[in-house]
Amino acid sequence: MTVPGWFSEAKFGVFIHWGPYSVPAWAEPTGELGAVDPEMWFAHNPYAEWYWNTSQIEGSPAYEHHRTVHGGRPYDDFLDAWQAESFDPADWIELFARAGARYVVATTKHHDGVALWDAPGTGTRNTVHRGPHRDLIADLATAVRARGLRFGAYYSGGLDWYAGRRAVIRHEDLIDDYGRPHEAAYAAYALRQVRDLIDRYRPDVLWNDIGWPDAGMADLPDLFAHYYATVPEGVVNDRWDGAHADYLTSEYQANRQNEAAAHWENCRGIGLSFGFNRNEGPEHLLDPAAAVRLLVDVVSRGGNLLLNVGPKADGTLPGEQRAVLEGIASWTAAHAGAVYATRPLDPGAAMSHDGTPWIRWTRDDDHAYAFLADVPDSARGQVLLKTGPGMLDPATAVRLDGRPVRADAVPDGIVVTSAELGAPLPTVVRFALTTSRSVD
Ligand SMILES: C[C@@H]1N[C@H](CN)[C@@H](O)[C@H](O)[C@@H]1O
Repeated sequence: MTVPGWFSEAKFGVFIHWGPYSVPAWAEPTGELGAVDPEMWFAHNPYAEWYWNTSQIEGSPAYEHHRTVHGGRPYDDFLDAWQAESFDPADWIELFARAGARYVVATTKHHDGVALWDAPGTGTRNTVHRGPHRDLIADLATAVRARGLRFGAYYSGGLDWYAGRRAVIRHEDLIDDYGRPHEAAYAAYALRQVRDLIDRYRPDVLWNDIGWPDAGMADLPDLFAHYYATVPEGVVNDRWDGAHADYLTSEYQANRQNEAAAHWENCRGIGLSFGFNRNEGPEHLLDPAAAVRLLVDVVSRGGNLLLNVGPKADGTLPGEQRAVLEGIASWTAAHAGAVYATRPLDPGAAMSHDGTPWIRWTRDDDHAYAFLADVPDSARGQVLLKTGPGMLDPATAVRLDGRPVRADAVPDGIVVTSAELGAPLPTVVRFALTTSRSVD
């Protein structure tokens, strides 16, 4: 597995899930994927973008909600109800860039089969001819690239409840392979759409989801060859049923084993859903400190974080999600150098720590960066950093936020002394890597 330098140095991307499901914007905030009982998952799905499926499971709260609030109307109605009247892509991308995102991945077609561009085979069932009446992918790709970021395309190859099978997925009668369409006609349909995405938008990331139809697996080598010929610095994720992967992905708590790979990316929502869920409150969302610490933890282990925003149907970003990105932006302004174009510090050079204090490390060619948070009051502003002998030079300690810091060598490491180390947002102390020992 290899990736272009831009991807491994990017560290942070923003995911966008936006579709007709953003109109009802309704799910139960059950919990994180990988931490919810699978028997509960489908009938109480926290993913609001699964509304079509969840709202058809009789007896589920979503089924009752759809019946009582939306009169059981056809899901297709939500495409026309989706107006995106306040959509300002430049505003979104400016916020993402300030938060430090280096790439943006947008849903081009999610499981409901609705295309956010004039996709071949969809007739008028796309956002160009109905609902927003806009090529939302072109709008987003243009705004992303105008701001100097990379643009990626999410495509649901494995599930399509419009062009593929419309089987409602319930846990108790989990039909073969989650009702995924595998027939040749759907494989040709999906192939044509992904090739169209490549040719029209040249996505820097090809982010497929839920695998690829069996009848289309033989098409993939040529598809990837075409992709790399069209986008030489393009990167392909790992959700193609094993056909190919430039990097591996995990999602919330699921597939965390993939985070041992040379190149990997963890994706999750700011809350428990990818699509906007009106039922999520502050208790369901990451706060800025938790989001920053998630980013730092992922980067310290050599991964990228793809953090999702779920826009409202009108095209505005939910205020509480904006606030999290603003919080990340204000921290990143002083600490970007410790995150981007860094790599994990050899565990032998310094130890991370969970709990109080919370400690993580990154490094670049010349420096090591210690991220400190949740230093208890009892520590009186002192933290012991367990480091290998002679690897970091305490005399070179600098706090990236400019506040004073003192560092002293002790037998099993370095003691850092500084005021206000206990913030939930990490404090970063930079040390010069001594040349006495290689730490790689
Ligand atoms: C990024 C997420 N991937 C899952 C499949 N694991 C989707 O089911 C979900 O709706 C979202 O797109």
